[in-house]
Amino acid sequence: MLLDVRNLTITGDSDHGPIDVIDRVSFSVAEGEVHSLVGESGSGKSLIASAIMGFLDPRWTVRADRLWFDGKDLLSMPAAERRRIIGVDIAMIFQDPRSYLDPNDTVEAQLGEAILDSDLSSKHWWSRRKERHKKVIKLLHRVGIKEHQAVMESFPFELSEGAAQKIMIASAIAHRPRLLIADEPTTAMEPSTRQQIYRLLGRFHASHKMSILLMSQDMGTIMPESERLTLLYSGQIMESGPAQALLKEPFHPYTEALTSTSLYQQSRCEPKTHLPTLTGASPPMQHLPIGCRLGPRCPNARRKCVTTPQTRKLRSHFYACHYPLNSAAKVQGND
Ligand SMILES: Nc1ncnc2c1ncn2[C@@H]1O[C@H](COP(=O)(O)OP(=O)(O)OP(=O)(O)O)[C@@H](O)[C@H]1O
Repeated sequence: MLLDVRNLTITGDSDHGPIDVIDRVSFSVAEGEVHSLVGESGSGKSLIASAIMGFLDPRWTVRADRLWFDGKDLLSMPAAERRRIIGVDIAMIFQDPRSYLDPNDTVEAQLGEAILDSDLSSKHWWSRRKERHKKVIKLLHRVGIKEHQAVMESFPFELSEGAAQKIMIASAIAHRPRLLIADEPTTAMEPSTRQQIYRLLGRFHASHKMSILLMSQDMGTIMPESERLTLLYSGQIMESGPAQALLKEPFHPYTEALTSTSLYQQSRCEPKTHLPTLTGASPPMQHLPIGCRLGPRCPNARRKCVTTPQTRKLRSHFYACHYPLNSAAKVQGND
């Protein structure tokens, strides 16, 4: 496994004492795989991404049985080695690219910085400068920007949101990372821009075998290349498995609700079909329910749901529910 996360727990402070906002989350990303982590706003996707990247500020406590990248433990390795892995092998793109690009530097300066010295073959500084300039142009072409001159001279605030996201992707792929973490990279984008960005990521995934961990708020905005899906609710994993199987036959009521309400599914339904939706909103960190955190919103919840369900495995499909939907899972779930 390229990324192996086992029982990741992220604890924050509240007026009522410490709270495990992320509660024993496990998932993995294989080499060359696209894995989508789907959960409503506030489910903890950004906290998980930041914990992997080592970006969380010290008021959060991160514990895990495993937080491994390529067999190496990110939590216990020396800071310098972690920085090297984050700088070279793992890259991240964010929801609002303009706020992560440096407002005071041109695109050329920022992309030039993203190119590693070790990727330049020229010896002298003047020829290295030329080589870097050529590499920036090549990077822009690779992310589909043909008008390279105008864009290179631009500052981030002069770019459209789609163009800014392409620059962020160009910067992330400059040193060919093995894993790209994409935290809701197309939220708030027009559907046509979203498709362009996903096509771009899909191309890099296919041509460089780059693994992608994509964070998304709903099933309607996951990459079509997603091989595995993990459903996260209020810091707990509800279900995880091969995308096709999980979409066809979800075991968890949360997956069913998110799947049915996605635009993709709706477009395939007969008019006036009943869609299972979840009423209410996910709870704030200070008011997390005990047991299965979905309980208060779950259409299938019963008394037993105040205890946390064990994670069960059926083939390569994992789910945490006392009352799963699928008949094979039901047999297993009867504890
Ligand atoms: N800086 C912070 N201070 C206090 N609480 C925070 C902070 N960042 C996150 N949280 C809390 O942690 C929980 C998870 O938040 P997180 O931002 O990781 O969710 P998310 O799934 O990424 O949401 P979104 O899709 O809206 O970005 C939420 O309850 C949120 O209120």
